[in-house]
Amino acid sequence: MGYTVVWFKRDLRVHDHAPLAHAAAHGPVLCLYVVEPSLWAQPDSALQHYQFLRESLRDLAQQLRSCGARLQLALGEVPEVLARLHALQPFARLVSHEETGNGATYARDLAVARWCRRQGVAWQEWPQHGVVRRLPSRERWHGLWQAHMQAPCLPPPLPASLRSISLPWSDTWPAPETMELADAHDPPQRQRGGRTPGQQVLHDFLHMRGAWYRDGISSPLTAPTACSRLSPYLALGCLGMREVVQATQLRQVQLKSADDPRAARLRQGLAAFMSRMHWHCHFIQKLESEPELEWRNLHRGYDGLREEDWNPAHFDALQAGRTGWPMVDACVAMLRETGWVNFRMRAMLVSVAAYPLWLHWRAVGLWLARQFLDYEPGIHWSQMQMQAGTTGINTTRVYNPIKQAQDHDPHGVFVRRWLPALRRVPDAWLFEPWRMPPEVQARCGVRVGQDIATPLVDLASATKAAKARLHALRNQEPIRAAKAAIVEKHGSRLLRRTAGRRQLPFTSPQQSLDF
Ligand SMILES: Cc1cc2nc3c(=O)[nH]c(=O)nc-3n(C[C@H](O)[C@H](O)[C@H](O)COP(=O)(O)OP(=O)(O)OC[C@H]3O[C@@H](n4cnc5c(N)ncnc54)[C@H](O)[C@@H]3O)c2cc1C
Repeated sequence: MGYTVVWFKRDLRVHDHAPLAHAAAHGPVLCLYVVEPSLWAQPDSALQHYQFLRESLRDLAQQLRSCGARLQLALGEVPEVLARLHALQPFARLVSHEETGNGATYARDLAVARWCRRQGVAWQEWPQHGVVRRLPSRERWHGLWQAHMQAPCLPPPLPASLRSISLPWSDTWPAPETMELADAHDPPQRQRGGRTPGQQVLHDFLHMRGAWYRDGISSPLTAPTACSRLSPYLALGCLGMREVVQATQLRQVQLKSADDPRAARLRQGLAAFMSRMHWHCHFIQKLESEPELEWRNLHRGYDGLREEDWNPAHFDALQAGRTGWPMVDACVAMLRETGWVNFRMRAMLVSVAAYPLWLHWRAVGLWLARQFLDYEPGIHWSQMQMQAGTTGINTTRVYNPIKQAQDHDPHGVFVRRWLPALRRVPDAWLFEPWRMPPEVQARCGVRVGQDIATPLVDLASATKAAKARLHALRNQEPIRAAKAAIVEKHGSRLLRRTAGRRQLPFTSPQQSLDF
């Protein structure tokens, strides 16, 4: 019997799902998700991703059931699963979304393509969001993004409309212990997976929380509610990018007619949020166009800058949340508990790692990938390199953790929430508690070096030395000359065209960002 295999990857929904819609229009479908042991053994995988996936698959199974299909789960490497299925129950068509993932998913997709060619199976892929495969030039990128986002969303299949085929064998969900996960910790307060919670998060952001977005996204105190919190749902495709963009635009239109101050604030918040929708795809496009940026410097002139100086004690202290800088250690504690921190704090963590602690971005990035529930390789690795100063095209951004605490947590509410020892430290010593004289330590019952860590380096001098090393390279003529090609390949034309105007269209006044 002719049927199509719909391969679900990071697109766990039936709404605006082009491969599913296409397959359904051509006859029976086998809706397949493959749990791939080799991917879960990668150093960027963590238990929280595995559990979030499981929750999202349960939700997807429910959505498919209402359309008349059953989600089929297989365990194994995809080419082998497809070969086994094809041998037992031949099929001629495989459909899926394009995936811009890590090196392992890229290699797997190449293997699947080879297998399909050998077997005469037609594999058709659709773009998942505004990322363009085989993009010839960045010049046309923005127009293509707009065209994708403005095209109508595809409706889900009608109830009971799918003619569903089953796998000729049955696999059960493998226990996480069998998956060789690099991080076996599941943050107790992380977001739960699935389209249903994702829709709830979107709804209350568009109707209420978006009003706090512009003022609330930088401080780790306000960000958990002011930010949209859509990232894990976008990363796993529980919500489609296009549907989020269009729902936001619809809400912006509705708010235009309301003239109370809250509606105005919400409108401003949603405008700033829309800029992030562009950033999402803009950053993933970089990895799509240059997969090597996952593991090597975007600007090769920075090769060798930090590689030889790896300091395990610095890395251990960072991972353990024992750098001594309260804002940094509190963020690490929050990540362990929730799987999320806001953009500003992520940038600060990488800046501290890359400058005063002088750690190479790759190992730090793998650790953070496991800490972030929303790990999205394209955004993650582009941001890691940008914050570490190895893209060659971005301004050096160095976040001072003491200043970040003074600006965004002046009363120590955040650091005291996540670092209980600081609750006993007097306000006067909150930003630099390691400087407490012995008699103050004795009075408040907090021992520096034991209850709280002593910084591993002097922040000011270590940062100054790090910047000097980076800038010494940056100022060399061959390194300056090589920038042009990187800008040509990865830079945003939109910003280049608008440079010089007072307000750039896709940056919020609060948090402008180098592209
Ligand atoms: C070092 C570093 C690593 C990061 N790694 C990831 C990652 O693995 N996955 C991830 O989704 N985001 C990552 N970000 C970007 C950003 O911090 C998160 O998208 C954001 O904090 C997620 O929360 P939110 O959905 O509430 O964000 P919101 O501010 O509400 O933004 C909405 C969406 O826009 C996109 N977005 C927001 N900010 C950015 C940005 N700066 N660059 C690109 N896209 C953006 C995301 O898809 C996000 O979900 C990283 C940032 C840094 C500095």
